[in-house]
Amino acid sequence: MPGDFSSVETRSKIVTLWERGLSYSEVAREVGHSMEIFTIISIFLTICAGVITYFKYKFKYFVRREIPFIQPKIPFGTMPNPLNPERANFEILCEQYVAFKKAGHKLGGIFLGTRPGYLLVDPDMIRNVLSRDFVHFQDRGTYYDEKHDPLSAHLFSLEGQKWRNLRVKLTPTFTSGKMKMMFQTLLDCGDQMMEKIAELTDQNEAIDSKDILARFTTDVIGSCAFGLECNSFKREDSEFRAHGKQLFKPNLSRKLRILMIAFMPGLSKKIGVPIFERSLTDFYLDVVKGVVKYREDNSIMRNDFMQILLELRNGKNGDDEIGGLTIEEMAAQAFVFFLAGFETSSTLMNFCLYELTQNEDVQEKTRKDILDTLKKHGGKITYDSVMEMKYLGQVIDETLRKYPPAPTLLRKCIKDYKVPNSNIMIEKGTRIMIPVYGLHYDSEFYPEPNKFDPDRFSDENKANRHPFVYLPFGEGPRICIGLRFGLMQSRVGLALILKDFKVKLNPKTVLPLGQNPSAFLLQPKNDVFLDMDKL
Ligand code: HEM
Repeated sequence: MPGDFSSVETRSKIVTLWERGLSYSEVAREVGHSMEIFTIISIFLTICAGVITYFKYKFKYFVRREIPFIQPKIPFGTMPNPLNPERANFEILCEQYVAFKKAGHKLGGIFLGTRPGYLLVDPDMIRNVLSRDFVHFQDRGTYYDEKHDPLSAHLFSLEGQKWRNLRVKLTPTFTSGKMKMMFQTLLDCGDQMMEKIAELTDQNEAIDSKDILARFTTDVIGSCAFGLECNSFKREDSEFRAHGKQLFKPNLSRKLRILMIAFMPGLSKKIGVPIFERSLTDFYLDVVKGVVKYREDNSIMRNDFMQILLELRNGKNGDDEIGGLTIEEMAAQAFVFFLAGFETSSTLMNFCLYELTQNEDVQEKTRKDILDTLKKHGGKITYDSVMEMKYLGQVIDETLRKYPPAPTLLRKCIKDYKVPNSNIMIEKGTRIMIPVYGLHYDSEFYPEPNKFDPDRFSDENKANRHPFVYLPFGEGPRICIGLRFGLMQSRVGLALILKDFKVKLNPKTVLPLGQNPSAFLLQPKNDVFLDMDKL
């Protein structure tokens, strides 16, 4: 304690100070000061010891249950440092998948910070979690906060009955009939992309592949989900493109918020920590409010997602356990369609074009498939013609194998679950991770996994593989709701480019492409630049 004169050290220090001629108050201040520092250091060391003991206790979770696990480290467990990751999380999970598999385990323990989780290895076990025993694993466990951050309460994050009700209501949005209705919008956006490509090739400029493709998907989803013409090609400073880019470029403050959410989800919800910056969410909320008002005031109907959301808002679609959607709930769904829809599909097309530059024979075969199919349809790109392009479909499937935009699937156990044929009990609240990337690169299922080989997806080869070792869209009742739409827009984008242009890699591209370790989705570290030669 400051001012405690009973210890020998303090008394001898006082004597020394006196001898140096310091006054009473100066001596007292000196002694008090050093004691304060001592006290602070003691408290600090006690807290550190407490924290270390807490981590050590938590990290014994799997030891207590005699379940194999990856050795965790303080403070992030078996995950990389989210503020400055050297490697992407999915790459680490892939290594852990290999390690568990080699040791003959069907699943193994990992730690998300101090929280224990299971990494699934066995495809049958994956099928159980995603599909057969789904009632135990219905939620993803991703953070959302309806009260303070209404846009976070979307289909991807919602849980329990709320998710079920909304999923049932939104499913009819993505039928092939609805896709066909939106097809013309897609073609219009495609025409603008082709005009831009023609302009750049006329000027002999290298094409920033991801940028062009992301403008195309921004226009498509912006138009279908928000009912707006985003004009990403005509206006370099398109607000939709700029905000879309920002969504996928986390700054330090977002990373810190995500860290806080990961470690203290309860407190974060209580004090209202948002994932995305308020300015970003306000932008999308305002857009939806504006569009709804405009359509209602002018009695406008369009063939798009927004129209379906409007019908849900007015309670037209159903028996209504959740009632009609509020404007915030509508905005959250439009937002997630945009968030989940534009980056995934443009990333897929970007990787696909890159692979086609590296495999010219595959590029030629894909073009032949496109041109032959178009010939049968009077040269027209229609819903039916693009869906008929079989080899193009295989090329897309193989791209999604090598580069699954969402390389890890997440589930949360919501009801204690006994793993069949074992004495492992997965407790309610435990997180489950499915290493999609690890499965897609497992040579047992995909020999020579680094080779780009669309023949892996011939009908025969597909039928001979376990259905749960290919999961680019997830599986089970929580499978990607936009699967058809994502595939449709990717087929259109690729068919438009490949029917008219031969694509080659521009030397500006830095190889190997690498992986961006801090990206939310699987993304290359380096940009892909293309030369396109008119055919
Ligand atoms: C190539 C394109 C796409 C890929 C690779 C992709 C991938 C995925 C994956 C892996 C999931 C998680 C599935 C699971 O946990 O089992 C998912 C969920 C979801 N996706 Fe997609 N997606 C794509 C396009 C789209 C599009 C275009 C939309 C909307 C227009 C969309 C909307 C959603 C939504 C709302 C969910 C959450 C579904 C739920 O929890 O009920 N996705 N997507």
